Amino acid sequence: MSIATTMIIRLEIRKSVATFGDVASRLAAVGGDIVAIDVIRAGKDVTTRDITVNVQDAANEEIITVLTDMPGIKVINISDRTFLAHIGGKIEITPKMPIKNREDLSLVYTPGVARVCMAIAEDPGRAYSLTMKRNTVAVVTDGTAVLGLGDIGPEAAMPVMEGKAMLFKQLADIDAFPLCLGTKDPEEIIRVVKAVTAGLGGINLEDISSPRCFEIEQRLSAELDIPVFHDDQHGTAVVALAGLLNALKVVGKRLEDCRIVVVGIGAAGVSICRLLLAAGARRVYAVDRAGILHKGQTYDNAEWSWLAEATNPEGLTGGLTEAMQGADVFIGVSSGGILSVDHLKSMAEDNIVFAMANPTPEIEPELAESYARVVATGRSDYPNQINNVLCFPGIFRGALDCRAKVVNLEMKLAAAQAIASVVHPDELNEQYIIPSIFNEKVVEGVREAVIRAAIATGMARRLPPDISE
Ligand SMILES: NC(=O)c1ccc[n+]([C@@H]2O[C@H](COP(=O)([O-])OP(=O)(O)OC[C@H]3O[C@@H](n4cnc5c(N)ncnc54)[C@H](O)[C@@H]3O)[C@@H](O)[C@H]2O)c1
Ligand SMILES: O=C(O)C[C@H](O)C(=O)O
Ligand SMILES: [Mg+2]
Repeated sequence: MSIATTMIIRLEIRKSVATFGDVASRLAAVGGDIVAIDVIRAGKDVTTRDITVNVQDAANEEIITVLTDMPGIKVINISDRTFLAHIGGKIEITPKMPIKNREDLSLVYTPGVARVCMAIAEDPGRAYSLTMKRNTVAVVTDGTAVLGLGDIGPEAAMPVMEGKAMLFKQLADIDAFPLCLGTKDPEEIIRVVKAVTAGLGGINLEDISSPRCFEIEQRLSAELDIPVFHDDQHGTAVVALAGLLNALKVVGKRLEDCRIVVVGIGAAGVSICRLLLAAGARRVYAVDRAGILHKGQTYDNAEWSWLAEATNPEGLTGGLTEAMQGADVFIGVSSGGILSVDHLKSMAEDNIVFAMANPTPEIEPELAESYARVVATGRSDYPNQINNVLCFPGIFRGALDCRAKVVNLEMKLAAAQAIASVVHPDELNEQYIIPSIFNEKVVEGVREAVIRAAIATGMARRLPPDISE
């Protein structure tokens, strides 16, 4: 499946040679759908028009070729809305107040600032009240597992990290900025991140490939006194669990009875399996390229060795096809298009399919719909968006507000319950198992649940004024 996009194309049409109708039919033949037309200039023989065309990404090239090859048509300019939205980046840093005169200058800068610096030097804890630390998170990546695009490097990872920063701000009023590191060496990543935390209240690790991501997160979490959270692991697991709890209510099954196949045992898959087990699932099957993880096999990945013991109670062997036989739930965090209709046909009645690979899901939802009772993807353009954006803003809002040292299992389970409970039982149905990211109750609910769990587990260092013990 490709991504729908909108192109704005400026054309000169020589009326004696071509008509607008010719343009429209040529575009339609290659999958371009004209949704708006603006006349820029109308001459006797030549008219200039801006046409807005909805197109599948894969057809971009074809659209341009078809037009440039047409006699009587001159393509003046092509802009694509998605690219236009990225020019110069998507975020910026803005001061909270203007510096209008000398007095302002001496307050925020020399000499006034020096007294504030000394106050922090005497008590570094005051960085939380006198600097941006308490509300700032770094979105840290090395660009090695960007969405499902793979190791595309730190520069290419920037648009995703800027997008995460936008979401942090809009949804949870957290100031976040991208730190895209030019190293893949875990030791160096750990060293760099540790060295930049003076002004940070938390670290959101993003799109760092497995298995390196496990050690990086564990070490940073143990060695820093601010929360470190690998979004692809835990954000994804929390939202998948939330969606599953609700989907199970729709189909009338219990988590502990279900056969759950998780495919793609990387950052997201490992954490999903662990959280499912912690939530009470007993029949989890973890499948990667090497097949179903099972006891008796040695794996050089410590997480896989752990999972091989903790999952797959019958010691099932084989691959995806074997795992899918009779499965109640499929959760995919692997790569696009790996699941077939035959796989779905082999599942149990009232099956649930979460095809969460981005941007291309494991199976096209249109295809899955006829063979699954509940279908969800990670994308915004289909119903049931199971995406970690439902989790990370609220989890960090809660962790920052109660100054949590870590994000522990109890906080994650509480966050999943909170997300699930935003959908009222009366509203639950196959097409609505998970709230929209624009539902304001999500961040609010996750924040409060996370704070309460942090307090209950002794992880909170501050009681927010609106929360009573
Ligand atoms: N919807 C969401 O919120 C969300 C969140 C995180 C990740 N994801 C998606 O999940 C995917 C994995 O992300 P990650 O961060 O865990 O990456 P990762 O690189 O850590 O792990 C991917 C794993 O999938 C396995 N895999 C790939 N193709 C496979 C196949 N054909 N069969 C079996 N296993 C296969 C790989 O071997 C690897 O272990 C990506 O597409 C990503 O976009 C979605
Ligand atoms: O970025 C997303 O949309 C979700 C997730 O973090 C991913 O890597 O796919
Ligand atoms: Mg990610």
